[in-house]
Amino acid sequence: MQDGNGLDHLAGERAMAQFDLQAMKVYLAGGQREYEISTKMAQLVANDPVFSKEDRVRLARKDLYKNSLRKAGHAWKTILEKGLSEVEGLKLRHFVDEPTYTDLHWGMFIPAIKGQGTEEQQHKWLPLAYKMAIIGCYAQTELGHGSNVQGLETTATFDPTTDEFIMHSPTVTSTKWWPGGLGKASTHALVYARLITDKKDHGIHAFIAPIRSLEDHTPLPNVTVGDIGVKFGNGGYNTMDNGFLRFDHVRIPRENMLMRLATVTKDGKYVRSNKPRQLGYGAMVFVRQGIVIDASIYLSRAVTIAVRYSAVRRQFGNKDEPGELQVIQYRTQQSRLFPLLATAYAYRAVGFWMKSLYADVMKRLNDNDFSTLPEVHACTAGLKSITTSVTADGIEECRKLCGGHGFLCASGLPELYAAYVPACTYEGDNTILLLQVARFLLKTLSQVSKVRPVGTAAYLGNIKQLSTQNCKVSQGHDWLNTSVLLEAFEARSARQAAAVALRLAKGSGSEAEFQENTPELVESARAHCQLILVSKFIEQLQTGTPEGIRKQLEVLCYTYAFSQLIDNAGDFLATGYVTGNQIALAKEELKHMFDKIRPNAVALVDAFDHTDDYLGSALGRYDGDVYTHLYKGAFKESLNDTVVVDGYEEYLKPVLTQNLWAPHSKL
Ligand SMILES: CCCCCCCCCCCCCCCCCCCCCCC/C=C/C(=O)SCCNC(=O)CCNC(=O)[C@H](O)C(C)(C)COP(=O)(O)OP(=O)(O)OC[C@H]1O[C@@H](n2cnc3c(N)ncnc32)[C@H](O)[C@@H]1OP(=O)(O)O
Ligand SMILES: Cc1cc2nc3c(=O)[nH]c(=O)nc-3n(C[C@H](O)[C@H](O)[C@H](O)COP(=O)(O)OP(=O)(O)OC[C@H]3O[C@@H](n4cnc5c(N)ncnc54)[C@H](O)[C@@H]3O)c2cc1C
Repeated sequence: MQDGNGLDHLAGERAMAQFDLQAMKVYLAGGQREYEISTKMAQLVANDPVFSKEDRVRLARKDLYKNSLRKAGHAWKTILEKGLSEVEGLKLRHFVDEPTYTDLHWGMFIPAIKGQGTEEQQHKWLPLAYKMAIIGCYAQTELGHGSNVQGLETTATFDPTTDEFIMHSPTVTSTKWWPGGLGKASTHALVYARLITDKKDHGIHAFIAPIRSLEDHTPLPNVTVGDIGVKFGNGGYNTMDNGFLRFDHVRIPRENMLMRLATVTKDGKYVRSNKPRQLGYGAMVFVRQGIVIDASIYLSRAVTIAVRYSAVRRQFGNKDEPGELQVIQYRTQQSRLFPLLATAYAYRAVGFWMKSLYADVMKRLNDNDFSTLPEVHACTAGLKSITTSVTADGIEECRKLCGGHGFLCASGLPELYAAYVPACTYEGDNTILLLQVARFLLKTLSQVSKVRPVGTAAYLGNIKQLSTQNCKVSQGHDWLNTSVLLEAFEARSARQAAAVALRLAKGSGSEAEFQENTPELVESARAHCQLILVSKFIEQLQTGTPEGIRKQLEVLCYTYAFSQLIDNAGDFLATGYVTGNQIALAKEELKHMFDKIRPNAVALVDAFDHTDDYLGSALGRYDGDVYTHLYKGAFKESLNDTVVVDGYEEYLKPVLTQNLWAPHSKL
């Protein structure tokens, strides 16, 4: 079958690129070794029929879940048989591309034991977990409480007569609800429960509770457990068995309480360690930092599909050029698409930085240095919030950028959205997390005269200067200076934070007043996070990016910063730091950036190096052969299994032949 468009267009697009594609691929992968591992694992998954994604959106839940179990089992077998390293295993999981119970086992159960278990406990549990002789989940959230961890109701009451804890779910709302892997796969749950000794409530602590038999996988006595039901979208997050769990006075040994932060002795004495209790939230910090780089990956997938398709798709034309125009030529398409492309690059850069931030805090914690924990918490919480919200909206925007065909599951975009959108809620609702950032900013500002802020909050040390000096841009190219841009983001953030802090300081300090100001607090937290994103992208650029890609990264960095400036123009203007004219100049500069991106757009998404198998999209195919594959794809639709549809005899034929309605009709 002939396709008049696709093949030629993408070849022509690629010929226009003005940068070293290979160097960009290596940069985005995080280095040569990572690039090679990534390529190897992508091929391994694409060539193994067990990992096929075909039909995922058409499978009924039971089949979808069973298939996901099959893939996870096969992945684990492959890892063992091929002796894959941890990095290779992680990459393999990445390309298999389905949320499943192993994510929670490796991503939360194990990190929580590492962070909160004593050495003895780690020796007991980790070897079992590493060889997957037990499967664990992270059972924190309950029906009644998710965000408010201190409000959890499950109890763990110590019984000194038997040296056991009695795990109990006293109310309906205390039912554990949501934990991934809990529903059907896990044998053990890391349960967050209220510790009670001698009738005293010591608040929330973590316990390892066996929930299913290691013999036959049946629930243990007095444990009620199952899957919570079908979730949003076809495929998507439905490969995961998010579960419910109730305990009816279930006894577990005292040693099953993770005791690095607090201990219960045999005679029932509660002893707190001198470590901050926030370390109990360590697994969440670990996952939140990883979510930022994941955001880049998800967004880059959607953007790859939308950019390639926009280069293939033609609509209308103009009298100056023969034929119809590629939709990527339209300024409106560019102004919606290119900032998202730049955002995916920005999040990659910031994700790399977050990795090092996390490694640094872990090193410090091992040396009992807790000084950077509040800042790291604010960074991970805030950036998790911003990047997931923008990415979820960005995927949806890419779907719209693909017009009608974006709405078909064959585009890959509906499933991508369904799989991604819960990231705005899990690991902390995005608004709740921004409020955490706001509290951090308020605290930092309240101490600014005594304690010099450090790290990402260091700019607040210059609050006086940032509050008084205004933007000096007088011509468009004045904006092409990273210091000028940075100062604009710093001034806007500092002023927004100071304004709300001042309002609160003038008040009575009541909770009601705090609540009244939460919209502004959230806005100031967002401003602070946008500053971090812009500044870390700039920082990455300035620290040794290879020559062959620096120029393109600069263009993307300016595109990202200008689009943030323009999207948030209201805030920038309200602080008084910039004028309307300066915003207008930035808008013009942004258009110049679009012109620079345009010839490189397809190559810039090629650099993400997503295989066709991984993208799973007829619109985003590497060869651009969109229409042939959309057409072929329709024949895989189960409704087309027969030429005459099942149901014709019972329901269609009577309508067509009985003509019951016509005699009385006035039509
Ligand atoms: C198919 C393939 C198969 C392959 C098979 C083989 C596999 C091999 C390898 C595979 C590997 C896979 C690995 C995958 C990797 C990872 C994947 C992860 C997957 C992610 C899935 C996600 C699932 C979702 C999980 C969850 O959602 S878990 C539940 C999360 N819940 C929340 O986030 C709750 C949000 N609420 C809170 O965080 C808190 O309650 C609160 C912060 C809002 C309030 O807390 P609290 O009331 O206690 O506190 P205060 O407000 O009083 O604050 C007290 C002070 O503490 C500070 N604080 C708060 N939080 C933290 C923190 N986290 N760290 C540090 N400090 C913190 C506050 O700032 C306060 O400080 P102050 O006193 O100075 O003001
Ligand atoms: C797909 C998925 C997987 C999950 N996996 C796990 C898991 O493995 N383990 C686990 O323990 N949990 C898991 N969760 C649960 C998840 O962590 C919680 O849903 C999340 O933390 C949000 O809590 P919530 O549901 O209680 O929301 P709520 O807090 O009830 O939020 C509802 C609304 O109220 C607002 N709100 C609440 N409190 C405030 C406030 N103080 N100020 C202003 N606004 C407020 C929120 O912003 C939101 O708009 C998962 C959830 C999902 C969707």
